[in-house]
Amino acid sequence: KFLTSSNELNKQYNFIVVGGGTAGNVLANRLSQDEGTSVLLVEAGGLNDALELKVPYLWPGLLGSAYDWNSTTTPQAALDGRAISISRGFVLGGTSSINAMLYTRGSSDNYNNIATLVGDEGWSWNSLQPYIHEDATQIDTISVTPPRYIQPIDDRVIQTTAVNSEFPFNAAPNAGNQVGMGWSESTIDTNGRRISSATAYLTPAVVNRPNLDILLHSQVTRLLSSDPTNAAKFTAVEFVESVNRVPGAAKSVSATKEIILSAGSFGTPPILLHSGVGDAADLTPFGITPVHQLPSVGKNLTDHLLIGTAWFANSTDTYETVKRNATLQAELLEQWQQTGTGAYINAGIDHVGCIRIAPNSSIFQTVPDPAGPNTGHFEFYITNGNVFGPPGLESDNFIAADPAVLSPLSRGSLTLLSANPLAAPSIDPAYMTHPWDLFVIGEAVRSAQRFFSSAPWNGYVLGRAGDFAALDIDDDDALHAFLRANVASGQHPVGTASMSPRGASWGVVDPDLKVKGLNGLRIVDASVIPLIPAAHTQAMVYIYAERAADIIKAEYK
Ligand SMILES: Cc1cc2nc3c(=O)[nH]c(=O)nc-3n(C[C@H](O)[C@H](O)[C@H](O)COP(=O)(O)OP(=O)(O)OC[C@H]3O[C@@H](n4cnc5c(N)ncnc54)[C@H](O)[C@@H]3O)c2cc1C
Repeated sequence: KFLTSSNELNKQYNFIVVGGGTAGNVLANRLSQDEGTSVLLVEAGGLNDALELKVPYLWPGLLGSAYDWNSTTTPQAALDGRAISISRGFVLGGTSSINAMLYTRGSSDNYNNIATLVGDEGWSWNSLQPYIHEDATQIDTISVTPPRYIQPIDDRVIQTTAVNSEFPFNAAPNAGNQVGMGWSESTIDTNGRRISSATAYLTPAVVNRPNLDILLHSQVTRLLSSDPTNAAKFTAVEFVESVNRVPGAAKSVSATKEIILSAGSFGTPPILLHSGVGDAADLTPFGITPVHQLPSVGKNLTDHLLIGTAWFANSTDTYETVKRNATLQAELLEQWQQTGTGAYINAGIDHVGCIRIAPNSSIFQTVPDPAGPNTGHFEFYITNGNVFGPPGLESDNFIAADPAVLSPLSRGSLTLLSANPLAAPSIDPAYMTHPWDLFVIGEAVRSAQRFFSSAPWNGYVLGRAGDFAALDIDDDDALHAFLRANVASGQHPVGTASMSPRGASWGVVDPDLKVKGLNGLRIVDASVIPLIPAAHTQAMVYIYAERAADIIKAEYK
């Protein structure tokens, strides 16, 4: 049940899951399937019941809203000193409640490389197949559908795959080999509603389980030990409950079996650091007593890089026309509500291309290929309008591609800025500090231009828009300067509590996702992913969380 306040908490639970996000809700569901197991789910944000969290088309408006933690990076040296905004969900369902809903699993290489790296075959592509739960007819799984509102540009995209061999059609990009251009799949159900981990895994029947309590508006601040001889034997979580957004006094609640951190790549490391788990040198400046030396906490932060690029379109049937017309918006919303059809069932991205740079590219003289053969080096997806691209392009109609680096090599870190656990951490993704990333995103922009220069776009694509129009994209220096001035976050941070082999001197969790050297504390969220997949990250998070639930259940059988 949903608790109306922390006063209704039991004194203790078998499991406490911290963070009701993408991974956390999977665990809350799976662990409470056993009636004899009590589970508490603690989420900092509130309920996911607002209309804009349900209508796929409205998702861009969620960025920067009250459902977003609204994080910002440190000034990025390789991006002309710009600080970059990064969103993450501050609401039940976490980032799965505000994301773009694309469901891209990544390549088999991605999973197999991680399994090899951490020395556990259980994380390989083949072993994980039973954990891909995405069937609209089953209860407690995510619905994944292909585009069901076909956009006017879709035909031309498919025609391009037929005439330009750089973009071969891939009929099944989620089946292990992602290279090529294919139809996207999204976490949208057959009624045109967003599917999040909250809608899929916290159905009314699950919420009504007597052994599951859900506490909202409560931010976990640190982990507590009840053992006077061992400060790192964590048995309780401290949290601050907010009423009308005003934080109250710190309270605590105990776990008899495990605490599971699922607060996300930017939420999990701060809880560890404020609890004294991390590099002692990072903690003592803030007066935090180190209790468990684990230098990798917050390190290895990896994110995709993305650049919004737009072209003028010879059409009035684009996103801009809807954006400018309140009457049309009201009609589309009405249609969505009454019939579950129309433009509002679409999140905007019907095609994703995962492309490899040319095998004879100069970068390979100095950088070995970081991706396996089934894996794209870069991606671009096509949008019927300038949805995420350059600002200030309101009065015309556009088509856009958002080139992104899929296999980045830059690594950053997350550190504390304050002894106050409610304060935001310092986030430094170190974007484009590795030369590979700059090279690849440059090639991605050129590739997108070649895509729209293909015959099917004759007469439709009228030329590049905004600052992009004047750019000589064949001039490396000019292109790279444009990229430094304009790239943004791909919104896929991973790796800040990385999984590593048992006994390794680096990493934060073992392959069973237990925090190294500790009992009773596990991490299950995007932070444990040690190598970023060449994909939008929610699918991997769901798959990892399903296997994690089985690992935990097996241990307590
Ligand atoms: C704008 C945007 C668009 C995206 N689009 C896509 C897409 O189209 N497809 C895709 O696959 N991926 C997409 N992603 C990425 C994907 O959604 C995330 O990688 C994934 O959802 C992360 O899951 P998680 O469980 O690690 O974290 P989250 O889902 O973020 O869950 C963490 C939860 O913990 C809560 N929390 C944090 N700190 C605390 C605390 N101290 N106490 C209590 N609760 C806490 C948060 O409020 C949140 O609910 C997108 C991301 C963004 C930001």
